[in-house]
Amino acid sequence: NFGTVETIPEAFDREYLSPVQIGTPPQTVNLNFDTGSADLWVNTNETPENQQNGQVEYNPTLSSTAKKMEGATWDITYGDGSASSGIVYTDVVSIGGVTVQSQAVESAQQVSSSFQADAASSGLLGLAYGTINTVQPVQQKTFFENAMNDLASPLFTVNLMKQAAGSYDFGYINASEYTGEIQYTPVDNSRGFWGFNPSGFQVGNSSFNASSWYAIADTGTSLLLLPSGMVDIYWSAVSGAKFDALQGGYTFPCNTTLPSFTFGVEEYRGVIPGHFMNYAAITKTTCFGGIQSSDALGFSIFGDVALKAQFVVFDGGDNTLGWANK
Ligand SMILES: N[C@H]1[C@H](O)[C@@H](Sc2ccccc2)[C@@H]2OC[C@H]1O2
Repeated sequence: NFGTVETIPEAFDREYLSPVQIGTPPQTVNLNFDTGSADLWVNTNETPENQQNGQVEYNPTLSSTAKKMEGATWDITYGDGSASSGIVYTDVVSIGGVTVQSQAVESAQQVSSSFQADAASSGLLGLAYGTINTVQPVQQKTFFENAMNDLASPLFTVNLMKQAAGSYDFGYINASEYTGEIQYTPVDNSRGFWGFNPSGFQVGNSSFNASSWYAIADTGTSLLLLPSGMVDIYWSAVSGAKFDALQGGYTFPCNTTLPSFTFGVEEYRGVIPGHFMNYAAITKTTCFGGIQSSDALGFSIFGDVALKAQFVVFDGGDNTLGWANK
């Protein structure tokens, strides 16, 4: 069993949305696949109207296979401070032809302002480890964990693109989606994330700085968040770049040519083209950088700025991450 689903970037590649079928007959909602969390939650008929902005809803009362999980609740707060909570159903969930007969589908009875404003997204589909799922009293598994044993291979792959359609593939590796060899490295899942140890970094064509630290691969984070020492070195190579406390990070003159950023995974070198580090224009002339400090978080995050330059294998069989250029 295997399948593939498209994933479409929103403005600035700030998030990527993929169609998911829930219930019988199937109701399609576009969800933000998030390797940094483990709850599948969705706007429903139970989400207050004043907390919505036209989002497509899943309505369990219209699904013959929906079952309320009596007494179950969920409540999640994300790294950026956004939050949501509610009650839980089980229903049939299909992604790209891969079907889980009884998946915990968390109905949002409360969503915070950034979710309320995000009209295109009906919720999140967690792809981190179920050890950080927030359902109580009985913690629930993710779609991938429920599907894994029936997949041809116990893995999914992520192929995000800059301002173009990419894909999530479940159960197989599509050799046409990457170049060269895939470099596998062990995952540290002790915090429920797809954690790994990059081996260093390089700015443009300068020398490689060997260094080992902890980072997570998080499709739900827009930027590449790294220790400030590395971030300072990158932006010191960009004329006119400065840390702007008001904007909350490094900005630079939009007409500046940006150097590439290369990260190491063991001997592998992942290359992020310079223009990927231009996240968004703040004014006509000032742009906001795609590489910013992770110091306030306490750990590094390889978010979409990095992931959209790579083909990444999330292997739940041997708990490894595979990296390749494309
Ligand atoms: N794993 C990430 C998660 O997907 C988002 S939740 C989110 C909030 C608003 C809009 C879209 C998504 C949040 O930022 C980083 C971390 O927490």
